Amino acid sequence: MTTHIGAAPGEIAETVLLPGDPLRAQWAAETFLDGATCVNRVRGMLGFTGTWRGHRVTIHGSGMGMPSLSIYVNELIRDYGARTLIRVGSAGGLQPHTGLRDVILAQAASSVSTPSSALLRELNLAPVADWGLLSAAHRAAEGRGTRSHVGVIHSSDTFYSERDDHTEQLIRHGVLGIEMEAAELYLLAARHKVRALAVLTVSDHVVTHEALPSDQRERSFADMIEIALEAAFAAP
Ligand SMILES: O=P(O)(O)O[C@H]1O[C@H](CO)[C@@H](O)[C@H]1O
Ligand SMILES: O=c1cc[nH]c(=O)[nH]1
Repeated sequence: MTTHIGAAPGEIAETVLLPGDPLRAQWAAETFLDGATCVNRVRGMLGFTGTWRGHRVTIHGSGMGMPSLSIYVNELIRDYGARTLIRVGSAGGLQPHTGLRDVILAQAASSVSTPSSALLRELNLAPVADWGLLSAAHRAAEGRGTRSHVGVIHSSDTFYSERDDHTEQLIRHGVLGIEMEAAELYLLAARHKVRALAVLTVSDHVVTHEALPSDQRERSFADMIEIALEAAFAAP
């Protein structure tokens, strides 16, 4: 048991999928895992452990934003021994070709700052995905015929940004989408020498303002979950 996770020792798997939304964690566990049991309810941040094709998996909410994700990922790695962490989140599309429901495999994640910025100070480390997970996720997406894009995303501290100049530069530099957690996940994974990836589904488009409703963001991103599971257990 940690400050924010009520699971007993051994109740968290080495492979953890991390949706921001705890109710997406519940839906994904009930839909894709066999024998899923709830292992955390502290603060309503639900976590479930079960098996997928015989492999133990935990699906645990991370909350919204990098400070929240940082709490859960630190405890999952340091106290529960998580070794493969895959964010499964929604993202705003930025490019004309990143349409609603497309999957983005985040090769790297830019940011203005993350919780690690206080530690890194003037160092501007590039937060990058684990190559094995990224390439396996790409193969899985291709195999399923999912419209997917591999490239850079942006992890923001704000959902309601008023910095249109930032958005313009992100689009100009080919950034595929915007979300709020991956950059810190990648930095924590590098620091603790574990594997991380963010698999995202485009839930809205920053330029066209098309958007999926919240119930679909919670319960309908099946491709993203299955791509993450296939990548986690793909042969190296
Ligand atoms: O759908 P999730 O995984 O929560 O991800 C995105 O959605 C939230 C904002 O609505 C932020 O957490 C953002 O990163
Ligand atoms: O952070 C996010 C997530 C989804 N859509 C956005 O526009 N931003």
